[in-house]
This record gives sequence, structure tokens and C-alpha cells, in this order.
Amino acid sequence: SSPCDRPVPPTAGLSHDKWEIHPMELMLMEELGSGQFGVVRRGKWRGSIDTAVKMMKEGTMSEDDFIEEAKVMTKLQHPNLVQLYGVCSKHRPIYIVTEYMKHGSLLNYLRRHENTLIGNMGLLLDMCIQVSKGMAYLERHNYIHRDLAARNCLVGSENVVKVADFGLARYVLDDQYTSSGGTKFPIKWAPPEVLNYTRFSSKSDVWAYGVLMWEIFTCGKMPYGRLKNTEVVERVQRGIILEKPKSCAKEIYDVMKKCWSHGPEERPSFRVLKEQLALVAQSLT
Ligand SMILES: CN1CCN(C(=O)c2ccc(Nc3nc(-c4cccc(NC(=O)c5ccc(C(C)(C)C)cc5)c4)cn4ccnc34)cc2)CC1
Repeated sequence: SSPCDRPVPPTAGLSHDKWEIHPMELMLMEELGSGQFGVVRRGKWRGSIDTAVKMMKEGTMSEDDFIEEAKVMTKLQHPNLVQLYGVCSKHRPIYIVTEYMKHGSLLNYLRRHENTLIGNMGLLLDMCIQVSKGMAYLERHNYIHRDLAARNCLVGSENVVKVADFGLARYVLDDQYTSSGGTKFPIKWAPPEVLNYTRFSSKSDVWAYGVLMWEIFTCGKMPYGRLKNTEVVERVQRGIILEKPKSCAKEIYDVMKKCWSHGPEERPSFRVLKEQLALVAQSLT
């Protein structure tokens, strides 16, 4: 009988919680660092797969909501997104298991390699293009990052750059991070509509992407230098934008400026950004 005749047993797909990783299959190795969530360690999954394991400090995130969302996140797959392999949610702290990126955060990579990167506009532009591809994929899937920045991108072998921790911001419990008045809120990557109404969208990700481009072309400088958050909010609302980085071609700065259009609808989509940057890359070769 053809499959459509046979009733599907109600347990189909539930038994293999493919987003659930058995801790016995994970071998934890050296610490990679710690974020506001707790410790992140390198791991081996099923003996051979390199992973990064976030061990979520209790009380830092709404775990049940995240575990539910993880089922969706594991389905988001793209060469420029850090792949979520799954979660270990049957114990505390829960573990978030992703693919491993051996060169760490893009921000640290830019700062560490400033001398070799600063003159290599082609490589810096390629990093921007890689991020725009990952973000265009998220945009196509109506998935908003909410904290796109060089610190939340990672570098792997052969200068591959991937976007990490997309959507994770929604599960952070620390309201110093979640409320726009909080000390940990990423003010310098936020557009006017987020500063005023915390209205997140793929177009607010595009604003943050413009700041990320600025971080890449300054090899990891802090946007707006040492200005206080209140001073940055005031400038952004008055339409004052970041200056052109020294080693950045005018055509590239023109793209950044479009990302910082005051109204979200005036900003290009990631689909358009990706195409515009590919044209700029062609014109520079
Ligand atoms: C030669 N260098 C030596 C030093 N070095 C390293 O030690 C190093 C090497 C590889 C690293 N890789 C990874 N590191 C991490 C990592 C490490 C520390 C902290 C974090 N991030 C977090 O814990 C974190 C991320 C996002 C968030 C928000 C607020 C957005 C929700 C909160 C917390 C990630 C995650 N990864 C996912 C895939 N690969 C990695 C990290 C560091 C880099 C290479």
C-alpha cells in the first residue's frame, strides 16, 4: 500500500528528538572563553565532530522557550551561519552545541590581524559579503538576529566568516541586556526605531550590518570611540553617522550609509546588499 494510505503513527519524529544531543556522545575539551551566559568549551561529538559547547549558567536565559526554538534553529542551515547541532536539555546547565570555528570571534580576529588586513580591501570586502550571504538567508526565512556585530560573528579556516547566535538575544533574562536603557544593550549597533520603540526587524539587522561593515574596515575599532551611550543615542537620532574608515573605498562607504538610512524602509534588504557588494567587489578587481 502506498505510504499515504498508511496512517502515520502519532509518535513519528518525536522519538528521534534530533535536536537533543546525548551528553554521553560529547567529550568536553579546553575552555574557549566565557560570555554572559557562562563558559564555552570546545568539544568532540560522536568522537570526531568538532563542536563548541555553551554551558548555560542557570538563570541567564529562559531555557524552556529556547529549547522549543532550538528545533527551528537546527533547521537554519547555510555556509555563512554557525550551525546549531543541538542541545543537551535533560540536565542543568543545558548545553548548546554548535559547529566549531577555530579562529574565534571576528572582532578579536580583526584586532589580532590588523597589520596584515588593513591594506587588503579585497579580503575585508569578502568578509562583508560572506556575512551578507548568511544574513540574506536569515532574512529569506524571516529570522531576525537582534544582535548582529563583529563580536557575534566567528572565523574558521580559509578566512571563512559565519554569523553566530542569531535569535539568541530573545532568551536572555538579564534586562540590563534586553532593555534599550540597560548598560549591556548594544546601543551602538541599534537604529532609531530600536532605540525609541525596540522595534526589531530585518531592517534593524541591516543597520547593525552597516556598523559591522564599519568594524571590519577599521579592523575592529569601537564605533563612536569612547562616547557614552546617551551621546550615541543623541547623535543617531539627529542623523549623525559614523565617519568613513580611512582604508575604505567611497563605493563601500556609500553602501554603509544606505544601511544607516533613518527610516527602516529606506534601507536596502540583505538580498539587495549582497548584490550591491558583489558589484563593488567586481569594480575593485
Ligand atoms: C589563535 N587564537 C587563539 C585564541 N583563540 C581561541 O581561544 C578561540 C578559538 C575558537 C573559538 N571558537 C568559538 N568560540 C565561541 C565563544 C567563545 C566565548 C564566548 C562566546 N559567546 C557567548 O558566550 C555569547 C554569545 C552571544 C550572546 C548573546 C548576547 C548574543 C546572546 C551571549 C554570549 C562564544 C563560540 N563558538 C562557536 C563556534 N566556535 C566558537 C573561540 C576562541 C582564537 C584563535
